[in-house]
Amino acid sequence: MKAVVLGAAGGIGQPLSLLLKANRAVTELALYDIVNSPGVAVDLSHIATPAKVEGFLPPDDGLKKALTGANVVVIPAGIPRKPGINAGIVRDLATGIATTAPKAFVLVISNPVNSTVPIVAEVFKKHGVFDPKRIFGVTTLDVVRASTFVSEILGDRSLSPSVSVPVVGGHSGVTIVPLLSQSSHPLPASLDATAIDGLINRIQFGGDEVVKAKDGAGSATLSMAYAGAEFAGKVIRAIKGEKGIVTPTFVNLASDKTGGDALKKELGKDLEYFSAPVELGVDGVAKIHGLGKITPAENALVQAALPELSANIEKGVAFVEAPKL
Ligand SMILES: NC(=O)C1=CN([C@@H]2O[C@H](COP(=O)(O)OP(=O)(O)OC[C@H]3O[C@@H](n4cnc5c(N)ncnc54)[C@H](O)[C@@H]3O)[C@@H](O)[C@H]2O)C=CC1
Ligand SMILES: O=C([O-])CC(=O)C(=O)O
Repeated sequence: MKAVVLGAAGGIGQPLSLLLKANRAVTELALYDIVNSPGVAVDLSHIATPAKVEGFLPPDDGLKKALTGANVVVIPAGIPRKPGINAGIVRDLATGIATTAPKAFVLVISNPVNSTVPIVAEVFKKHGVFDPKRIFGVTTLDVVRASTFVSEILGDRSLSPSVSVPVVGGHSGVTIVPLLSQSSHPLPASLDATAIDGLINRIQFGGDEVVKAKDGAGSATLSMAYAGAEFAGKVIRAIKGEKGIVTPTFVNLASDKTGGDALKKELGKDLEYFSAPVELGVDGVAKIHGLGKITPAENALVQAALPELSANIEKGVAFVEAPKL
């Protein structure tokens, strides 16, 4: 099981690489960045877990060497809150994956996820290797935040690992839609509408909370690394044959066989991508679940997300044709 991190020396990349090194199912870990990746790799290589770790830089075909034989490629490369720059970075890295490891599962962390996932897909289409079942936008941090914040409202943080709230839509502001009515742990009946709105807002704009607290020193890195490792861990378990793993992720709805068409009908819009609870399998997306039973207020949030989501997706698709984001 070879995992590759592209952008491995960054704020997310380093702790994410650490967590992947700690995952005993990983036997090879390749770290690629434009700076510092060999040092990060040697450091991690002293940890007594199975993965063989190697670091690569751009010279001497470093990207190609890192990607050769990859099963899972995680992309946290880029600059926080610089969508235009990230679009170009992700496009170039996707070109490397399409030519060297077209069958790998691609997990996109780089923002804006609502646009960078379509960018990867368009690059893969250009190279004739697009498979809608293998490209994933990582929205797990929204799910992790929802678990944490709900447990805080329930007054018991020890519940947080077992609190499960589906978060659907996309990964930015109003496109993030937590389905609190489906929380594994129901909210207290005494919670009024203002408090619920506050909770939804905190989940939607959790990224801003971190950016503000870091005061110029970037955005969420450690919580994102945790979330990225959680998601990658699930994908790895699915590749190894475990069944029944369902988790929200931003995916292409092209494939009718996986339930994409049914979800589009439910949304009432012919959207190309959406984050929904997805069952993972050996070939990637096994089934895209529908929204299930949602409240009228949640339906209003879903509908409010669609215009921005659709514009973000179109921007990503257009970027591959004419680079501008
Ligand atoms: N999906 C999500 O929930 C979240 C996504 N993000 C996004 O993740 C990305 C990374 O964030 P941070 O780690 O905080 O940034 P960072 O600036 O600390 O690290 C980014 C790394 O990418 C590397 N890099 C730049 N260009 C590259 C290229 N062409 N090839 C390979 N590596 C390259 C840099 O050298 C750096 O080491 C940003 O786009 C950020 O917005 C951040 C938090 C949550
Ligand atoms: O807000 C940001 O820039 C980073 C991010 O995606 C998040 O923390 O969810």
